[in-house]
Amino acid sequence: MIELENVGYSYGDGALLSDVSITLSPGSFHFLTGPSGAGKTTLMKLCYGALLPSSGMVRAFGADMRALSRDQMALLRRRIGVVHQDCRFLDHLPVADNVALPLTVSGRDMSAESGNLSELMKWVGLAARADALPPELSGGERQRAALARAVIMSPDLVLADEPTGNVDWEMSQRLLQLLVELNRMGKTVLIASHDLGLIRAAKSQVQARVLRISNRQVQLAGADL
Ligand SMILES: Nc1ncnc2c1ncn2[C@@H]1O[C@H](COP(=O)(O)OP(=O)(O)OP(=O)(O)O)[C@@H](O)[C@H]1O
Repeated sequence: MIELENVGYSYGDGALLSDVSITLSPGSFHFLTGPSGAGKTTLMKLCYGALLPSSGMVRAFGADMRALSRDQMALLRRRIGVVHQDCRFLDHLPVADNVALPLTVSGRDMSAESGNLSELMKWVGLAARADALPPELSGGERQRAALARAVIMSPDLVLADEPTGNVDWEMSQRLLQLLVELNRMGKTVLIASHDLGLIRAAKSQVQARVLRISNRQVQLAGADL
């Protein structure tokens, strides 16, 4: 589904990632961990084409990302749902409209999609908050709205960057549960997190692999994590 082959990345002054080779197979569940600043967000951006590698190759759904036209990249991105670390809502739009934004932008018939939208709002437990504005939401509500928006186009792959940052343990378990459910529906999931408690909790629910960034490289962590 996503393959990184000997990928290197630099923002300009020295390599941040070097010789990274990983594969996210269809239906897999991965965590990406490592210290702050190690390059987790950067690696995620490489997975969805927001950044192109400085060296090596990123293949998404069989296509070399560098060889894609703008339109092809846009089509490919619809197959990838991203939960950004900072959620990024349009604060003047109600939550349901923010969640529906990928549908609106891609020109879908909203009257045909309204059933899906309300199902999704229910699934993340935000049906009663549909008309609220993003600044009125709690941290956990924001993260659940961001997850709903990431999956509204039914992507094959879900990338979640610190989806449980700034929420308590109970809410992080709830968010984890939603991500596990998505994986059980067949979606490939990659979660960037430095929350080892969350990773351990996930391992009792799903066959999760843990990738760790250290010294510019990415390695599969052992079972001892
Ligand atoms: N656009 C950018 N231009 C220059 N440097 C950047 C840019 N984005 C990130 N960096 C730097 O690259 C390094 C890795 O950043 P990144 O956000 O990928 O790390 P991270 O592991 O996700 O960190 P955190 O856990 O704190 O979110 C950091 O030193 C950061 O300052």
